[in-house]
Amino acid sequence: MTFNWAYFFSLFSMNAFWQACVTVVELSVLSWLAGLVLGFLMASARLSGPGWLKSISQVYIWLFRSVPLLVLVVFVYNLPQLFPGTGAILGNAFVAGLIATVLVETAYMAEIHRGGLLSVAKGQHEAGHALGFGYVGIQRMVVIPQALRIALPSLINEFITIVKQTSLVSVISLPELLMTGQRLYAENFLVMETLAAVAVYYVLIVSVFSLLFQLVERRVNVQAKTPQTLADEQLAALREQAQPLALRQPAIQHGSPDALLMKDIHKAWGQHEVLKGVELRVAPGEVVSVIGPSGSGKTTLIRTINGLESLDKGEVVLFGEGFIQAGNARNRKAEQQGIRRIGMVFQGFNLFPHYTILQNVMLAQRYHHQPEKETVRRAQALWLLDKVGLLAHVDKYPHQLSGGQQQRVAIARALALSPDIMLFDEPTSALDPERVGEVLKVISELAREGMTMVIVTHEMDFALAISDRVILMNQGNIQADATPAHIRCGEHSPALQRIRQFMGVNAAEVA
Ligand SMILES: Nc1ncnc2c1ncn2[C@@H]1O[C@H](COP(=O)(O)OP(=O)(O)OP(=O)(O)O)[C@@H](O)[C@H]1O
Repeated sequence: MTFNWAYFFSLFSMNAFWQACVTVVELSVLSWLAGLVLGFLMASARLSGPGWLKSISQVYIWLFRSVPLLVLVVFVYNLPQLFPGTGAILGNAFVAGLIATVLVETAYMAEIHRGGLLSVAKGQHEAGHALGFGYVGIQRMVVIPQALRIALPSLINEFITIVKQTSLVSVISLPELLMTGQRLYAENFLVMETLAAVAVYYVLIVSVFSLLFQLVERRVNVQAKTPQTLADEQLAALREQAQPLALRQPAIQHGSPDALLMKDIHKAWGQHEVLKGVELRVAPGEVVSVIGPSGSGKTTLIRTINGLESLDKGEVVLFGEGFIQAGNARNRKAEQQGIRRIGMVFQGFNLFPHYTILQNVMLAQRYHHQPEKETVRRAQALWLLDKVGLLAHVDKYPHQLSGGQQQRVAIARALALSPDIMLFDEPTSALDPERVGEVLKVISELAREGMTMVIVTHEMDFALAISDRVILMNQGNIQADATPAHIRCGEHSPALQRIRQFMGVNAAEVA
């Protein structure tokens, strides 16, 4: 038996096959797009929906991943036998095939999306929260773009699987590629030649889409983007476009309310009481450093200030206005307004990796439309980047910067909404020793400019140099609260002794 090459090649000019290709592409693209969207909703419901929705999505995924597509296709196509009213829709083999494929793909893609969503670090959500973004804003600007990038290779793979699975729909006589071939070889018995041509058509479709997806992947892959440091002339030109952002100067008048007042703050993780009734006042323009042994509750305390941790008891008051109260139903609007007055810098930077550093700085301004004009937002962001010494790196992505540079971008980002208070949670702990100085310099400059700041730090010299007050925490309580002058002076009290001991202030320095 010989392979009939002439017949094989003739199949590529046959209209019926090209028509079948269109059917395969339409069915695949529609199933993939619908599965992509519905799968995302299903994954979101499973991860963060209310309990009943989680259960529904879990059952759905379990069920439709278990049922073979072939069975589902036949089942959906024959549903009109049970429900005659559905005949008008499901009697169409394309529609029945599409519905069955979407039902299965939604379940598969939900799991792919779930993997993507879970891979977005918690710090990314927290950075969005600290910039005053609502749930939808965090999802739209921070989580979904990253989750989709992570899931993209698997989602593309799923598309290829769908293309090949469309052959199963031939079982309900949809004239896709396999069905078209079957009809031909049933008449002429040239099975090998016909199936070889069918295979070539599939390879062709998959190849075209693989190329398209490669372009998409290349476009969204930030790791592959390598914008360079600006040359001096470019930098000078860009500096011309920068416009100062009026950073808030605290109005320090007699009788003006505290910038921050924390009343009887309690927080427990299970049985472990981490904060045991902390009371803290920070006056406008004051710099307060929080020090203490590991596990004493410093980070937990600072995270309760902007609602990153909920309170079990107590209240946070900003400039005399109630901001966060324990137990009350959360007033999200008031909370978000308060959060916008607070900038936060994290130990792990938490920059958004899919945006350039300029976009990182501008993101909060864009979200809050503050200021209104995009040109002004850009000009102010440029000024902030210049202020932290990074204007030359404006188009780079976070992965192209050193840790110290990333932390300085994080400071610029936190300043973009012109906050009244800045919170720093161990801003230099994740840095190489030689990078610590550049970050501390930026913070010191802010202190000189009168910014109200609460800084959790292990840098004792730095705390003594820039703080108005140093607070020692131990086992969830404030053990000592003293000015650097008091710490250095000869006065003796158990609290001062403890703080000196912890800070390693040499007894000889103390008169
Ligand atoms: N999400 C959490 N779940 C359970 N326990 C937690 C959680 N976060 C913090 N803790 C516990 O709370 C205690 C205080 O932690 P916290 O991070 O506030 O300490 P810290 O003083 O900042 O320590 P360090 O200087 O090491 O960062 C620790 O015992 C820690 O294990």
